[in-house]
Amino acid sequence: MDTPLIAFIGAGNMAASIVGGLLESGYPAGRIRAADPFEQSLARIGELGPVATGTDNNAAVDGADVIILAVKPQIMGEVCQALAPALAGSGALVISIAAGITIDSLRGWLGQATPIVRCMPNTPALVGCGATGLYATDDVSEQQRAHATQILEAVGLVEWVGAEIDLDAVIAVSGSGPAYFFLFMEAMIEHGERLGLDRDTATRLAQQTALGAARMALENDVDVVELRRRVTSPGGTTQAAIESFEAAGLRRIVQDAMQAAVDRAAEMAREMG
Ligand SMILES: NC(=O)C1=CN([C@@H]2O[C@H](COP(=O)(O)OP(=O)(O)OC[C@H]3O[C@@H](n4cnc5c(N)ncnc54)[C@H](O)[C@@H]3O)[C@@H](O)[C@H]2O)C=CC1
Ligand SMILES: O=C(O)[C@@H]1CCC=N1
Repeated sequence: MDTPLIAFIGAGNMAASIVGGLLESGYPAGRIRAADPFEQSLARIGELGPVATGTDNNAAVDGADVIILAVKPQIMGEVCQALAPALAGSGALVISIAAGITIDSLRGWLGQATPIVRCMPNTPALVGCGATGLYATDDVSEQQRAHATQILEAVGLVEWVGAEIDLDAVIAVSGSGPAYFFLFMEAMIEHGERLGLDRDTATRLAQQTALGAARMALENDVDVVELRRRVTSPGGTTQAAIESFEAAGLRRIVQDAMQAAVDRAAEMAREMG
């Protein structure tokens, strides 16, 4: 695999996790740059390895093969417009990780001829267990797609989607998904306490159970329906709990929550376009 020169614009949490993953996977620090107006963000990136850091976005993208836009959605327009002259005609790949910023908006700010990969990572990238959905415009070359895969794979699983709209589904499943599991764990821990466990014990049991269930789902070639069936002894405690969930409409609750995430993604695209 070749080593494109990568420039991160915005060096916050997501950028730091990707830089950390790249360095851990053996990517040369000399092929990575990061720009951010906040010295604190740059210092944290600097602690990960000898990456070139600075406060000048234009200097960071000069000669770069891949530019990763890792600023908050609200300032993306301003940041892109300021970068447009430096990127014009460069052919460099632009990867945006911002939620709710469409390719149309990015092209409006950067120029119609910009090859763009829009992606939706998630925060488990911070621990190398991310899940990222990616979509490429038609003018992104095979080599550039391979670069995007290589970069995001440094922090976890990568799944390409065939249409930009699919990224809204990715947001609903994996982008926002970690928070659903955290909420579920929060509820389990709270009630574990009410049932008489101390908070630390309830927390450790819930954490390990989430990890164990995720690993079984990943490592078994049987699907989650069958895995659930195997825990559920007929007439036993799990059956009682599952019937309670179903009677309370858990599937509808999940469906409504995911639809709310999709609706909000569409709304954000309108607000920030
Ligand atoms: N946190 C999450 O769960 C996920 C976040 N994202 C996206 O990742 C992007 C970054 O999010 P985080 O890393 O969580 O945010 P963050 O706030 O940690 O990082 C953003 C960085 O941008 C810097 N910045 C501000 N103005 C700048 C400018 N003019 N030029 C260059 N850098 C500038 C800030 O100093 C900060 O270090 C966002 O667009 C967000 O939508 C995507 C998927 C999941
Ligand atoms: O909540 C959000 O808007 C972002 C996108 C996915 C995760 N965090």
